[in-house]
Amino acid sequence: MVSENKVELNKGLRSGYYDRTESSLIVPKPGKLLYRGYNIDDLARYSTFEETTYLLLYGSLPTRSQCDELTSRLVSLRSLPPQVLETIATYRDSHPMDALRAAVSAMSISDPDVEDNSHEGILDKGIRMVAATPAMVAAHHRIRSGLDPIEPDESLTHAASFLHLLFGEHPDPEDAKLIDKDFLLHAEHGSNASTFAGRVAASTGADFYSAMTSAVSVLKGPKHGGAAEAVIRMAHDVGSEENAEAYVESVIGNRGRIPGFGHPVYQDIDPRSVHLRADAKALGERKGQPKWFAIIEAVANSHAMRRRAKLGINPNVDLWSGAIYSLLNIPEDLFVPLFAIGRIPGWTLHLLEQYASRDILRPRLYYKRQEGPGVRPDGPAAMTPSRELSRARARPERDGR
Ligand SMILES: CC(=O)SCCNC(=O)CCNC(=O)[C@H](O)C(C)(C)COP(=O)(O)OP(=O)(O)OC[C@H]1O[C@@H](n2cnc3c(N)ncnc32)[C@H](O)[C@@H]1OP(=O)(O)O
Ligand SMILES: O=C([O-])CC(=O)C(=O)O
Repeated sequence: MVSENKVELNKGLRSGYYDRTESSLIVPKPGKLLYRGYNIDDLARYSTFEETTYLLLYGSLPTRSQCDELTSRLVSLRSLPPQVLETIATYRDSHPMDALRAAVSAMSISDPDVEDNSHEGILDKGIRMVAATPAMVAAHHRIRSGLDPIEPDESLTHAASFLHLLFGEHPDPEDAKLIDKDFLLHAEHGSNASTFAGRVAASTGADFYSAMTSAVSVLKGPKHGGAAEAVIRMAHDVGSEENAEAYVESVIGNRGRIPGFGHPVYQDIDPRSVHLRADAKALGERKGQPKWFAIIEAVANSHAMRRRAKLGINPNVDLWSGAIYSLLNIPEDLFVPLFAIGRIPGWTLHLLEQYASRDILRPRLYYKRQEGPGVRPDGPAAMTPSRELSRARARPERDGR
């Protein structure tokens, strides 16, 4: 809490809890993450994206037949409705995240029950969205590259299908496994900025597509989902391990931020980054391209970042995912959309919780300006309310409640 004129400000809404959740537990230090009671380390090692989606949506890990059933539903919903494909084509020259935002919104056109915010209704819509987003991202990339979107192959897993839809070839199973784990590690993370945005929309009773579109929009920012893209751009700028120290010093000297470090909740290493670091290292070696790993590792080992690590500024989930995507030849501007594909189950779970709540999310802002003379009943005669109001209308609004 920050005190301003004796008013306690909860700056950035960072302290306290606004509700209860059964989604995930995030322990700031030592960094630990549980999805619905399951440690992310176990899920990363032994689970799959499909299984983890079931866990997030239904609250327990599935039996074999439950997982098969969800998987077949996801497979059957992979093809995009024509209106969504048309929307994507109109966004051909836009950032893939803009196209994804529009495509997510356009999914409402083919839903006869847009306003159905019941538990079952949101589950159905969420599953539909999980299934469709990889095809949206892949279709936009193919259209902007002058290629036709391709039909999904029903035999492939969610992650393998994404790579197939993107590149038009069946992926190396090892590559597909890495993307599967990457999606799983991005699937859920409490009330982060994009999830909160989705929850705010849901709290007003707006429909699922409006809430999902809000979440996707907010993920785009470089302080949130956009960091993986920024990391790889930084790696290009650094160029070689030897330059890392000077590069970090110059950014920090200008009070800049090194992307992929720091987190609104963790005061320790983000547990997801441990898995992604190991994957980025192994993948670089397997592909004969250890360069990205070496550069990013040199940034993390620079004096300035080691000093920050002592203050709780550590690698986050975005530090290594960009290196993995680059090594898999995924274009940089698809990094945030990949994060979004992974996060759909988590967003859906939070929307389920929010629609079940009666509370509208409506935090207040402290109004900083003094009361104007025109609105004081005892104000000078010259400052009648109507005069003051017409002056105020001529001024742009600055603060609000
Ligand atoms: C999936 C996700 O959304 S994870 C986050 C992804 N985002 C990034 O990786 C972008 C880079 N990181 C950041 O911008 C920030 O660390 C955030 C936004 C993630 C978290 O911010 P906060 O917890 O509010 O930290 P805050 O901004 O208060 O920083 C406190 C101090 O830590 C230091 N610091 C925090 N992050 C960094 C960083 N990435 N690089 C260098 N120094 C940093 C700064 O010295 C800062 O002090 P200053 O404001 O006087 O310069
Ligand atoms: O939790 C946050 O603030 C950021 C986020 O989405 C994540 O780390 O996955």
